[in-house]
Amino acid sequence: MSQSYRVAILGATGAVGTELLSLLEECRFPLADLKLLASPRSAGQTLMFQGESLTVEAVGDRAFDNIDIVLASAGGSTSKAWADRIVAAGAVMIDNSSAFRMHPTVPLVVPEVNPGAAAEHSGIIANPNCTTILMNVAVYPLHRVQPVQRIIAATYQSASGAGARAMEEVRLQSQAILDGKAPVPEVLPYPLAFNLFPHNSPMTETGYCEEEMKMVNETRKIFSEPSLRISATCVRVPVLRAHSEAINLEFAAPFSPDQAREILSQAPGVKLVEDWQANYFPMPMDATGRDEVLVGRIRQDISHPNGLELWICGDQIRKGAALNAVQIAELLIEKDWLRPAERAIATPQS
Ligand SMILES: NC(=O)C1=CN([C@@H]2O[C@H](COP(=O)(O)OP(=O)(O)OC[C@H]3O[C@@H](n4cnc5c(N)ncnc54)[C@H](OP(=O)(O)O)[C@@H]3O)[C@@H](O)[C@H]2O)C=CC1
Ligand SMILES: N[C@@H](CC(=O)OP(=O)(O)O)C(=O)O
Repeated sequence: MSQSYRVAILGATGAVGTELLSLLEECRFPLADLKLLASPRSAGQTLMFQGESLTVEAVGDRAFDNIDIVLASAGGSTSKAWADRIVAAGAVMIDNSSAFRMHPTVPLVVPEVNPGAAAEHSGIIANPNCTTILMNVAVYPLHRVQPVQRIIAATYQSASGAGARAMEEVRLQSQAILDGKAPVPEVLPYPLAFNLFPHNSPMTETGYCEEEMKMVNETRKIFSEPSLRISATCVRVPVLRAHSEAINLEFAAPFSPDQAREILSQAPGVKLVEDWQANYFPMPMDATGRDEVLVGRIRQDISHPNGLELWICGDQIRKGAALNAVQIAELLIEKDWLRPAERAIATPQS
C-alpha cells in the first residue's frame, strides 16, 4: 500500500464511529486525510486521532468532495439521505447500516467469506448485520467443506448493538438497581440491567423480528445460498459489547466435532477457545476488544446424527461492525477495486 487515501467517517461520534477511529489508528490505515462527520448536534466536538484533536463537522452538501472512502455508521436513514451525494462525489461508501444490504446491486461482504463480491460494487458496499457477520465467520469454513443444510441460532446480544446511548443506559440502570432505585428505560424499550428480552427490532409478519430475518436473508446472500434453511431467535442481554450465539448446524452427513475443530483452528478470523475440564468456553468478557470470533463448545448434537453445535462470542462493535468495514476498505485498496471501473454508477433507491 504505497498510496494514501482520503477517508470520511459519517457517524464518527457513535459506538461504531469511535471504534472505526481507533481501528484506523491501530492498523495504520494509509490515510491522506480523515474527516469526522456527524449530525449538527455534535459539530465542534473534538475526538483524538494519532495524538491530534480532530473536530467533528456536521454532514453537509460538500462534505464528501475529494473523499475516496466513506465509512458510514449513522443509521439507515442518514445513509439513504447521503448515498447519492457520496457516490456522485466519486467516493466508495462502505455502509454499516441496513439501508442497502439486500439490494441486488450492492455487495454484502464478509472478507473471510465472500471477498470477491466487493469487486462488483457500483459505489456502495454494505457491511452486514453484526450478529450475521459473527455467525458467518464461524460457520462458513465448515460450510465450504460440507454444505450446511440448516442453521438454527439463538443469540445473546449486548447493549452495544443499540448504540452508545444504550450502553450508557445499562450502566446507569445497573447503578440505579444497586442503589435500590427503579431502572428507567429510555433508549431500549425495557430495563436491560439484570434482565433480558427478545430483540427490540420491529416484529415482522413471519413472527420473527427484523434482527432475526437479517440473519436469515443476509446469510443467504453472503453464502450465495438463496434457499438455505435458517431460523434465529435473537435476545438482548445485559452485556456491554460482545454478542454470543448458540448455533446448531445440520449437514447431509455426520460432521465430527474433531474435524470441525481442525478446520476452525485454521480458519481466518476464528480463535478456538475450549477447555472442557475447566468448563471454559468463549465469554463476552474475553471477546471484548478482540478481532477474532471466539468459537468453542463444539459438540455433536445428540438429537440428530448429522447435527453439530457451536458456541461463539465476538466483539459486536469490532468484528461485528467497524473491523469488518475497515477490512473491506483494505481489500478494495489491496485489490485495486476502489473505483467502480467501467460500471454505471447508480445509487439504489432503498
Ligand atoms: N454492521 C453492523 O453490524 C452494525 C451496524 N451498526 C449500524 O451502524 C449505525 C450506527 O450505529 P451506532 O454507532 O451503534 O449508533 P450510535 O447511536 O452510537 O451513533 C450514531 C451516529 O450517527 C450520527 N448521526 C445520527 N443521526 C445523524 C444524522 N442525521 N446526520 C449525521 N449523523 C447522524 C450520530 O451523531 P451525533 O453525535 O451528532 O448524534 C452518531 O455519530 C447504525 O446504522 C447501526 O445499525 C451498528 C452496530 C453493528
Ligand atoms: N445488530 C444490532 C443492531 C444493528 O445495529 O443492526 P443493523 O446494523 O442490522 O441495523 C443489535 O445487536 O441490535
